[in-house]
Amino acid sequence: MVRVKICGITTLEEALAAVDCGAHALGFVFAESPRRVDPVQVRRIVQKLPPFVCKVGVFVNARRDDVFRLAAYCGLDALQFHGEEGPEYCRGWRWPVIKAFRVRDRSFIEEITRYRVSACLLDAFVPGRRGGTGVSFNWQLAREAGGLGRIVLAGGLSPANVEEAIRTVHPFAVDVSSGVETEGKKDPEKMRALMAAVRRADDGIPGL
Ligand SMILES: O=C(O)c1ccccc1N[C@@H]1O[C@H](COP(=O)(O)O)[C@@H](O)[C@H]1O
Repeated sequence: MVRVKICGITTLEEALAAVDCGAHALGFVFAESPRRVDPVQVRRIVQKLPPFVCKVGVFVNARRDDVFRLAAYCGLDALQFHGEEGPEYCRGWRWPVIKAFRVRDRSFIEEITRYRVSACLLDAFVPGRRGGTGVSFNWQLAREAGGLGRIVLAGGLSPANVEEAIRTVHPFAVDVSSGVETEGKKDPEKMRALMAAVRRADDGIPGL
């Protein structure tokens, strides 16, 4: 099954609702964002989660020692680097690393080959924004990255478009933030609809 990460979790209520909907991973943003969450809050949430849920920290150009300290303190399982972190920065971590690339054209494909990471996340390029934009990009470009390792598809995904996105790109995982929110908060109905759409795409069942 295509794995699903719900990103931008800020409360225990949102976290448990995402887990109840079947999300495989939860994302906590430690960078400039309306979804930025305090490390103490993340630690409290993580300590109350059931087993078998991957906790991902999202960072943008952070100091390595800060990332290490926060990941250990919060009890994270994986690191997502969503800035201009280079191949060297992404090496030598004790956690799996997801490196995000903001896709404008095919040049990201050569860039991906320079990294040795657990997965490459493909997000839309929006000038002046790092992520969480709710904007999608040309999934045909993402499809061309098939065979270059695990691809996490992100950027403007929602219950309405995720089936087509999965059938086009065949990603290892999808990562959704804006598309399952209502007025800036995670919406359980939208998360349930997203998971149902992902299952339909996985089962090859045409949109109902
Ligand atoms: O969610 C954020 O606010 C955010 C801020 C800074 C860097 C990354 C962020 N989230 C990541 O952005 C993408 C796509 O989000 P969306 O679904 O288009 O809203 C996703 O990978 C999030 O992990």
